[in-house]
Amino acid sequence: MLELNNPPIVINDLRKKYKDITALNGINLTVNQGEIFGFLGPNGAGKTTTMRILLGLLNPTSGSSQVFGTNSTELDNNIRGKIGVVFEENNLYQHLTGQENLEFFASLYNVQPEKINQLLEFFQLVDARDLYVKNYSKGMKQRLLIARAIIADPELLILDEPTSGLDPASIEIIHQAIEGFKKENKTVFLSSHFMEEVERLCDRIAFINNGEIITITTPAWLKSYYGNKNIKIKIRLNQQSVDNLKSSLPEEAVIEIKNNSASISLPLDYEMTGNLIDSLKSNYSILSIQTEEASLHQVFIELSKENKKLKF
Ligand SMILES: Nc1ncnc2c1ncn2[C@@H]1O[C@H](COP(=O)(O)OP(=O)(O)OP(=O)(O)O)[C@@H](O)[C@H]1O
Repeated sequence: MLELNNPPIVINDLRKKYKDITALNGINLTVNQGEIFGFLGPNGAGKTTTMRILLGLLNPTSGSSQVFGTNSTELDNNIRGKIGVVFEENNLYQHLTGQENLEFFASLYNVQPEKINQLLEFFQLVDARDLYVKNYSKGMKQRLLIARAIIADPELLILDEPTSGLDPASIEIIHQAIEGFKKENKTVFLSSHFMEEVERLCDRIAFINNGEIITITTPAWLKSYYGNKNIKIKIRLNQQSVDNLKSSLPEEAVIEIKNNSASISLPLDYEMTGNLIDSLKSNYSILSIQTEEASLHQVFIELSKENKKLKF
């Protein structure tokens, strides 16, 4: 029976082996009602495997997962109806229009026709409602997929990289949809490769690597720990000054030379940055000084290198 008082997702010591590949090596996590939980990690870390097991599409080798208190291997239609899912592969009906795709899904769940209009409007698909989906752009298809995932008013959304490879306008609409969903105290479990997305949307995040959770934390922690990693100083350069410049820089500096300029990147906590800027100022003209953030990819690498487990 559907019991919404139970946490939307509980995962206990979940393990999955594909022959000799260990995809999941004992993961544990709980996702609470009303939170947007980000599931992050490099390619092949085990994210999709976890999501498939959660939905009962794949059996674990050992351990368990529950959705609203029911084991994933025993999900009935009642619970499935409370979960909206968008996976990477697009399973829309290509030879139906956008509206017909939504109508078909709506008919399975007794959804009022008015809801279809609202969704087409929200996802900016009104003008494309009568076009065959095969003629939609990637962004339009993804917006339609998210509309379809929330049409039956689910309590939990599971999204596998919902904005990967999309145009900025589609990304913005999808982010607004996810935020609106959370405002209704509903729950989202999403995987993502984008730092900005994670920062904007997620309350908590788990990092998974090689089938193990390295840390469960908040985007704010991530930002303070890994954000603003480097200071980048751009100077004007002439051919004669290249060698002089290289010999005057500390070994921590990474230098990139392009045409008549050089960009020098240093770790933000490098103690001598002030002295270096003064010395550069007296020999070159400084074009800009900026801080740059670590990419999520850099964060993956650094977190994966850290052998200790940082649990919160
Ligand atoms: N059907 C399968 N048969 C064999 N190995 C598989 C299968 N599915 C996944 N794997 C392997 O299991 C590991 C975890 O894969 P998974 O797809 O869960 O990772 P992921 O984190 O979702 O990666 P991505 O970000 O690329 O989607 C990888 O080593 C992958 O090659």
